[in-house]
Parts: sequence; structure tokens; C-alpha cells
Amino acid sequence: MGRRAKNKQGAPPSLDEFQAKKQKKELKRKRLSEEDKTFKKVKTSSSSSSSKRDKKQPKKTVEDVEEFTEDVPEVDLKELSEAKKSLFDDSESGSEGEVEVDDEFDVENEPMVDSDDEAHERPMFSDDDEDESELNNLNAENMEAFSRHLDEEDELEAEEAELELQEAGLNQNQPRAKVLPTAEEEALMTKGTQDVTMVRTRMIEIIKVLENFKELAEEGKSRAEYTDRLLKDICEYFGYSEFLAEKLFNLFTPSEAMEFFEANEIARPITIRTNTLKTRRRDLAQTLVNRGVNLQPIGTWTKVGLQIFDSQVPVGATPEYLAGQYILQAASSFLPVMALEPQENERILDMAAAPGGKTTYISALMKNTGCVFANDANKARTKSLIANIHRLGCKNTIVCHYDAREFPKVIGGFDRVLLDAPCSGTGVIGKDESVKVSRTEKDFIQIPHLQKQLLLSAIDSVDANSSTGGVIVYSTCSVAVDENEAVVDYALRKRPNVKLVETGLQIGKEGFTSYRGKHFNSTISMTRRYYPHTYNVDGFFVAKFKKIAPSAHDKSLAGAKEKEAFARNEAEEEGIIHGDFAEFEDDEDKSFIELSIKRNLKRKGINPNSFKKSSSEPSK
Ligand SMILES: C[S@@+](CC[C@H](N)C(=O)[O-])C[C@H]1O[C@@H](n2cnc3c(N)ncnc32)[C@H](O)[C@@H]1O
Repeated sequence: MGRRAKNKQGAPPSLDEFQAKKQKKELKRKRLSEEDKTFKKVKTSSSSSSSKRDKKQPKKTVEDVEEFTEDVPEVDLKELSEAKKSLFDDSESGSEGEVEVDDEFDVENEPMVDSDDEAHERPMFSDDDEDESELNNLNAENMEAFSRHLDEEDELEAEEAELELQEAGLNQNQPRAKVLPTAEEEALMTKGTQDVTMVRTRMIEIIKVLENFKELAEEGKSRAEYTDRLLKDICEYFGYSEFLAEKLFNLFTPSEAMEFFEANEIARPITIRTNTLKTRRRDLAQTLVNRGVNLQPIGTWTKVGLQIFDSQVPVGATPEYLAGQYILQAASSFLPVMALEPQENERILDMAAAPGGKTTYISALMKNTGCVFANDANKARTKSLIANIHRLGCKNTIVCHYDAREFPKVIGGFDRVLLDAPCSGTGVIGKDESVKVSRTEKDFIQIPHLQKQLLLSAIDSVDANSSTGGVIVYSTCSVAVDENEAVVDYALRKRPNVKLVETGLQIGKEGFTSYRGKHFNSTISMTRRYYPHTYNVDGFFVAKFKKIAPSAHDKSLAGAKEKEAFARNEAEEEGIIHGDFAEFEDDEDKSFIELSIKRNLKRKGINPNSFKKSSSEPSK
């Protein structure tokens, strides 16, 4: 079924509570509709057209916007503009009018970001629902009324929550509710489509039971029965494959899992990063506000990020965008670069760089000094990388397209390396719903297999004696443990010459040191996890390493194919992968694989010739 929930969910109601809540909601709607009239009056007075008409209107010029505002005498535009400006008066920026670009580079005080891959190609706003069309109508004049309206809604929600709490207290002595469907009901459910509201209510009921099993579970029913039903409902309601639903569910407590799944139904806010090579955030914000863009700083953790609520112009095509004053970039994508802490005049490698959101940020933090090697294995993707580098005026970058496992054979001795690894994308389901059904068990073997090889290459490409750096940052936009903690743990085992260090990021949850019976290196608590439901950013993972000594591998001339063959062999030995594993230019691989299998057998004292055909030969 797969549903895009409009709102985050509140306290879980019982079936009775649900009915009562419905009635209350009706009441609330009535009350709010009265207030809506007032709000809508403001909307219509500022714009006599409907939201749909607004969309069809030609782009407004600054003059148009000014003319438009004359209809709303209550709002003092100058005052409003001052107020907006003050939002960007970073206290650290010194006195008014001073050019203090340095402050923009204070990475200590900035938090996150993610891949801006194609973000600008997505429609900014949809008129699918009423809320969004209200947002589309939002402008400088009616914002105050809208915000008052939201406050009132919040108040009502709070009252309602209080009422629910009281009711829950009263209901404490009620008999345990039969939440799980009977066998007959199950049979009926498999035949026809289910009522989504019922499914949702049941999920909430089951979560309640799972979180207070002793008190609330029906006699004779096991925890597994409840969990199984809940997972089926999650698949039904949100549209996940059973495999992925369970994988993601296992990361959280049941109620947090629900929050996670709900948050994936909502797109994250549109965010931009100021390119400090060309402008200051305050100036950019003012220019965009003048163009009719409603925005505000993302949070205290970044001095370069802006969140866009609504715009009368396409933010991916303003003169400032074309001039490279900003880039559309997800907030979580700032994080790995902030953790990397690039310094001026360093040599830095961005191993998987396209389309360049992080490369261009690195370049900006280095103030166009030193050198950034921006690599991506996919030649086609280097086009967008080059385009962004040019648009943003980065002059210290070199673009190349190697399989990053070729490093350090290609070139090594970097001060810092960023590996923003290719991943399953389980952190960006809000952006790409297809992940819900497309990811299979095999992906969570193959992708980490590649990530591990890439991370070893990243480590081997860093100069342990760098006077300023010796740093490696590993990041993914996945929340899966296999692609994050397990990869980091593997690298710590294979390269004892690196250690994990604090990321320096102000936000983020600690990485797992153990997960479902697996124990990882205890320092993995220094890695950071990000979820859409906790920080309203894409799901992300960041780990920061410091190389403390060189190793024999640093001078290794092994390229991608040798590494793949070795890793494949190693993984087969450990039983992690089998003969039907990924196809990696099989013909060319064959000789390497056979050679390494033979070597391996010899090492074990087995005569390789006694094996006619290896079971590990890759499938065609
Ligand atoms: C998460 S994206 C990188 C996003 C980029 N860092 C940014 O901020 O714009 C991962 C990239 O890894 C590249 N990639 C996949 N396998 C690779 C490999 N073996 N070596 C280098 N790059 C690879 C993909 O082409 C993709 O562009």
C-alpha cells in the first residue's frame, strides 16, 4: 500500500480511544476552520488568487513583490525585512557591515549535510495537499498570521494529548484488549485490501503492548506473534519489503521504529549551502528574501546552511544560484565535511565525489588553497561534479575517475581523505521511495564488501606523518549497521595503525558498539548516527579516523582488481559470501580469483589440483 503520512504521530490510542479521538478531531476541525477563515482572509488580501493560480503566474520580479505587498497595510515591510536580516546576524560576525568571511569557516560550530544529488531536479513544492498549498501561499505578509495559526493548532494538540493521557489513566483497569487478529480475520485480510486507518491503529496498539508486554499482552500470545503482525502491518501501511522492514525495525525500539517509518514518509526540508568562496550567508539570505524566498538558518550548528520554506522563484535557477553563490545540499551532507575539518594548503582526496556537494564545501573551507582530488568511478557522474566545481568557483580541484580501490596506487600521501561511500540509501527513503522494495539481502552483503575495500584504500592513501592532518572520514547515507559500524570495525581490525577519534559534530547519536549479538570495537561509540525522526535530516553515518602510523599497505601497488580478488577470497573463507556473489568484470577477475584460491588452499596444506572447479567461481 505505502502511505505518505502527513503528520508525525502522537500518543498511541486504543481502538476506543481512536474513535473518541476521531470525534475530538471533528470538533477541533470545526474550531480551527473558524480560525482558518481569519487566516485565509489574510491570505486572500495578500493574494487574490488561489494557490493553483499562484503557481501559473509568471515569476515575480522584486518590483512585483513590492507592489504585491502594498495590499497589506498592516505589515511594516521595512521592519519585517530588518527582522529577517537580524535572523542572520550571527553574533560571532562582529559589527554590522564588517566583512568577516572567516566566521563562515568556523567548522567547530557547524553541524551536518548530505549528497545534493539531483536535489534541484525534484519539484520543490507539491499542491497535493492542503497544508502544502497553504505553504505555497505563504509570504512575508501572511507569515505572521500563519505562524499564529500554527501556534493555536499546537495548543489544541497539547490539550488533546492531555485529555488522552487522562483517559488512558481512567482506562487502566480495563481488560486487556485483543489487538491481534484471529485466524479467520487474518485469512480475510490476505484476500482483500485493508482499511489503512485500522492498520495504523493496530500498529499503534501492538507497539503499546510490546512496550509493556507483561501488563498488556494477551495471555498465551508471544512477543514474536505481536512483532510478526506489526512487521506485516508496516509492510502493508508503508509499502516496505518484509526484508527491509525487519532490518530497519531492528535498529530501534518499536515506538522509535514507528517514528522512523513515519518520518520517511515526509520529505526533508529543502536546504542550501552558502558558497563562502563567493558570498556571505547574511547577504545571500537578504537577496533571496527580496526575491520572495521564505527561509531561515538551518540551526546553530551551521553558519552556511539555510532552510527554504517557500519560494516565489525556482531556487535552482535564481541569478545567485547560477552565479554559484549557493548549492542545493541536504543538511546531513554538511556533516562529513565538517568532521573532516579541511585545512588551508592541504592535499585532500574525495574518493567518491560526484556530484560534488562535499568537494565544493571542502574547497570552500580551504579557501581555494591547497589541492582537492575529486574522484568518482562513474565517468558520467563526473559531468555534474565538474559543473558544480565550475559554478561554485572552486579553483583548487582536480577531477579524476578511478575505481577508488586503485588508491593509493594512483597517488597517495594525502593529508586527509573523505570516503562518502556508495551505499544502500536506507537513510534517504524520504527522497527515494524505491529503496523500500528494491534492496535485498544480497545488497547488504555486496555493498559493505565494496565499502570495506574502499575504506582500506582510504586509510592507505593518507600520510600518517602529515603535520596538519592524517585524517580519514567515512560516511554513508544509510542507517544499516552492516554498512556503518561493521565496516568501521573491519577497518580497525585490518588496519591497527588507525584509531577512531571524536567527530567534533554537535549533533548525532552514538554508533552501536554491539548489535544483535555482534560486538564491535568499543571506540565505535565515537561514530555518529543521524535519523530523519530525530534531527529532521536524512539518515546518515559519520566516522572519523586518525592514522597514527604508516603501514606496509601504504606503498601497496595493488589495484582495484587485486583488492577485490583478495577481499572476495577472504569473505568466502569467512562464509560471508558465496559463489553467486557480485559480478565484477568476471572474466578479468577469474584468473585473480583462481590464483588467490589456489594460494589459499596451499596455505591450508591442500593440493589445489585436487579441486577441479571452484565452487566460488562467480556466476555468469
Ligand atoms: C554517495 S555518492 C557520493 C556523493 C558525493 N560525495 C557528494 O557529496 O556529492 C557515492 C558515489 O560513489 C561513486 N562510486 C561507486 N563505486 C565507486 C568506486 N569503486 N570508486 C569510486 N567511486 C565510486 C558513485 O558513482 C557515487 O557517485
